[in-house]
Amino acid sequence: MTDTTTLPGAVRSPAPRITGPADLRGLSRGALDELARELRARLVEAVGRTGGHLGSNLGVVELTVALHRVFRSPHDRVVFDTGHQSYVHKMLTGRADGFADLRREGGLSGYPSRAESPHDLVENSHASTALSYADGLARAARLRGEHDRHVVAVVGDGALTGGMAWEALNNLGGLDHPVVVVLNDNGRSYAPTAGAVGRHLATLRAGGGGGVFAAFGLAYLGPVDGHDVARVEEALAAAKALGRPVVVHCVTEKGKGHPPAENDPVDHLHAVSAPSASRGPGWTSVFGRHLLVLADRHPDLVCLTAAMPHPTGLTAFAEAFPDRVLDTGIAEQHTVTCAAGLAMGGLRPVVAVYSTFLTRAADQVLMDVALHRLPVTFVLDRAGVTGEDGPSHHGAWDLALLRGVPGMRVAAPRDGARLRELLDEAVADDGPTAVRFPKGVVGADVAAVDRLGRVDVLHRPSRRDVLLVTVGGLASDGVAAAVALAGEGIGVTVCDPRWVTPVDPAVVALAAEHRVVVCVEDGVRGGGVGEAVAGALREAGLSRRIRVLGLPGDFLPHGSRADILRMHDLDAAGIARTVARFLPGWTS
Ligand SMILES: Cc1ncc(C[n+]2csc(CCOP(=O)(O)OP(=O)(O)O)c2C)c(N)n1
Ligand SMILES: CC(=O)[C@@H](O)[C@H](O)COP(=O)(O)O
Ligand SMILES: [Mg+2]
Repeated sequence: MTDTTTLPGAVRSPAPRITGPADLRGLSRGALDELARELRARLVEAVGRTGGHLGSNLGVVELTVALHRVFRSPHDRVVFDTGHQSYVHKMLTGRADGFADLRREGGLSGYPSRAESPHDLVENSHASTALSYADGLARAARLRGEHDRHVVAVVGDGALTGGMAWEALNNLGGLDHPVVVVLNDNGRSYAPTAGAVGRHLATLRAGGGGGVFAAFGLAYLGPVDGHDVARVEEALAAAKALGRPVVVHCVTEKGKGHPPAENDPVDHLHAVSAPSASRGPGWTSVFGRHLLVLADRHPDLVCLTAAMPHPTGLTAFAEAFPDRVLDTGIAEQHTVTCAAGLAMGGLRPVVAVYSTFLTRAADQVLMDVALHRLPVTFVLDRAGVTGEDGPSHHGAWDLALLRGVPGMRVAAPRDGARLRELLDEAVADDGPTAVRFPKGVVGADVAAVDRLGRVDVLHRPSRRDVLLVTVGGLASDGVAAAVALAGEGIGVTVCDPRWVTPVDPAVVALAAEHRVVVCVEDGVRGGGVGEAVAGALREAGLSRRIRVLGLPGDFLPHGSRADILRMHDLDAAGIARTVARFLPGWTS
């Protein structure tokens, strides 16, 4: 074993070939320091090209090296909470070469992936789950007589603000199975970690003993300098020997070793975009700007976020109205029911959340907001295919989830003008509403040629062969498809319901004028808008063939949003192909 470190495919100084954790165990202190430098250089270089989670991974370099020197993955189970900080783990488990294609179609996932490695267990990128997995894994090892198998959960301070983490701690306390909780405490989610958890950890960092963890019956080791491999190794080895649940409190810095990240005031470069990412006004910025208009119009309007004020567009609102915004931590269930309380108290809450994270608060939406018919507006960013973040980040289920919520009205704006218009209508509504829009740049406004009730007609040829119902931002592709089909003699009327569920009677009236109906939505086909339209036609006694174009009821891998939409015929060409094939007796 040479006494220097080379990651496979390295373009920098030589280093040992790290093909797996075993290669770490013979390294000297000097070689470990060089390896840490090499890992950081690779993170900055690779993530700078592909985009991804930079700050979080820079903060766990030494912690991950130490972890893989003390524990024997994959025999010992290592779970990363949220998983966005698993790049170093991937580099140390033989995948350093793959970072050229990180988060690209067919390339490395930005989260653990069971298909990539036996070292990877949890693929879900939703926070605060690791301790629950660890509880289950430890009990399974015990029941299976696997007494030499250790379970390690790497949990961020932000993830510890999620309710699930405390449900798990309630079960881990008093357990006599070997569970090592590596608390990666960098004091931040995106922003500094909100609430009592953040404050409590600050006292522990100052040397305040085991605190709540000890009170719950877990052993506590720390605080430990999370950037000192030797110190972390020492603590992990002691924790491993304890044989019962123990928290190793590692104090780290998000973005460590890369000044642009260390000094970034917003979120220490938590996630960075690829240089190739499209530029231009995004949906989020249109929302964030219009929120200021709404704030003046509705003095009772307040905003809530689950630890994501900046990514969800609340920054300007929070600066202008600091006492009208609440960052609950990564606690969507609490966020939603707190919003219900705010509404019961006479205010008008706007809950700004990524579509994919709303599923965590499904019961709260249904039984705390809708049951009481409260005026809460859910603004669902990253709805539909998100792209590079992969299967647990696509906002594919919000339309299907909300369609079944009694009294919930769901809007899907097709462009910036409609986003502003629909936000106005949603916030003015005295019942629960949701406004959903995708990730990325918002396209040019798509003008209507007519409006029937609340439904916009975007294209209306003389022939009435097909009614094409487009949901949200897919409208422009729908119009492009209709124009292309006109050239083949097919008359396609395009309508944008704006309020997509419940189904507007004007959609049924339009369907009655056409031979067939096609519905296009950036969400799962089953149970979404298309199904709602089919049900509305049936209830109206209108027998029309209907084809629903949407996402398959499956977990979609990572890739670019445009590529994934194209793959599922949700671009103009795919829509045109689908419509032409669906028209009875038509052979193009
Ligand atoms: C349920 C849920 N809500 C929100 C997010 C978005 N999110 C991803 S990472 C993150 C911050 C995590 O902070 P922490 O656990 O401290 O990890 P760090 O990035 O600091 O290492 C958030 C809010 C998520 N992944 N899951
Ligand atoms: C891990 C996590 O959930 C977030 O960091 C998410 O990856 C950010 O997504 P955007 O980059 O679309 O804001
Ligand atoms: Mg953190």
